[in-house]
Amino acid sequence: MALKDKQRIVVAMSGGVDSSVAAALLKEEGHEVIGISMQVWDYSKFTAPDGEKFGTCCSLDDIYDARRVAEQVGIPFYVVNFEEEFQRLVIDDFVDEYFRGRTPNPCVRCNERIKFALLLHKARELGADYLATGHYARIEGGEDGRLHLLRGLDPGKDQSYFLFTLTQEQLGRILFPLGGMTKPEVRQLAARYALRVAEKGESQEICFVPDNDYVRFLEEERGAGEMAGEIVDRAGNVLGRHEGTYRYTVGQRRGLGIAHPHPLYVVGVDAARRQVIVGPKEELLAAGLTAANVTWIAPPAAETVEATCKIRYRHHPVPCLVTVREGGRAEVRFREPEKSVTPGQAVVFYAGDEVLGGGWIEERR
Ligand SMILES: Nc1ncnc2c1ncn2[C@@H]1O[C@H](COP(=O)(O)OP(=O)(O)OP(=O)(O)O)[C@@H](O)[C@H]1O
Repeated sequence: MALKDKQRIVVAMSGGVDSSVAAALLKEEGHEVIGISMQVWDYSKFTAPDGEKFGTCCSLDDIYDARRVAEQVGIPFYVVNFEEEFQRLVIDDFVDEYFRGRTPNPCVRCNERIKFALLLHKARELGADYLATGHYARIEGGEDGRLHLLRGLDPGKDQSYFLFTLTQEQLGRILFPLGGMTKPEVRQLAARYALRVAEKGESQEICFVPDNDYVRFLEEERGAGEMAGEIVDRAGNVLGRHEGTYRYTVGQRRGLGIAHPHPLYVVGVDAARRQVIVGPKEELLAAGLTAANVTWIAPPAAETVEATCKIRYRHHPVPCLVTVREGGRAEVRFREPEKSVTPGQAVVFYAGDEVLGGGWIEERR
């Protein structure tokens, strides 16, 4: 990192290894570091399948860990309560999207609407020059005078996909101290600093669904039963019934409960008709997609540009042509047909290691 002078930096501390190491590194570099944890979700609302309350575990334990790490590192520590905002801006969107027949990405929403909006604002109120997080991504200044967002150096941990909504103004206020490191290096540093969280495991996929059972989460939020309906093929033949469209995601094979000579996959979800559409593997392939709410970190120089794109987080970027349309829309054409284009997921455009921009998948083409 190339910060010359001593800066005031707020570190977003989740209680995990990554943000703990980020805080320790910045402190060691001599900056004035302040730790903040966001309380975004109250697990005591959550009932486990056996009726047990999750109670004191998870989010409160994480905040406890963050506080103890802050003490260890020797920095002041605060907790901000964003529960109401997180419910409104992340969870309600997550639930709505599933009930619209789409598969949402709450981590992008949280970055866009909570971490790099409300928390960044809070950091500014505290007089901080920067907000640092433990994300694996890099920000670099270019010769064009703009800031560029690059993949994290560790290909297994790169989180740039979740950050495509960042603006120039936000990028100028953010630090990703771990962007140039690998996870094993970060773990070694945690051990060297003797951080109490050095051995802590990876965080779960969706922070507000502690047992990863998102179906049960949705049903607790909105109730079950209403979205039940038919399982059909593309020709409209009824092959079976399902208990709720939100239980299905494009590309899914399990849980269909249909006896059929060939494996069947979910190829579409029509929430208005309460139908889950299934077909053989070939029907998963799409030549392209349309995207809405597209934003650019590196604005394209022409109406159509070559890029690679990721259509979900765990996707290897594939070559494509992106055509910019009016109203923040874009059309994407893959060089080779691509499997499981899923409405509601983010499509993120890259040039090599650089994030050009991204948007939200509307439909396959
Ligand atoms: N509840 C929280 N309060 C403050 N900051 C948070 C919180 N949750 C996540 N962050 C910040 O966002 C970053 C990325 O979050 P993510 O949930 O992907 O965690 P992670 O990659 O497992 O990192 P960590 O090991 O720090 O938990 C974290 O490193 C941290 O800086």
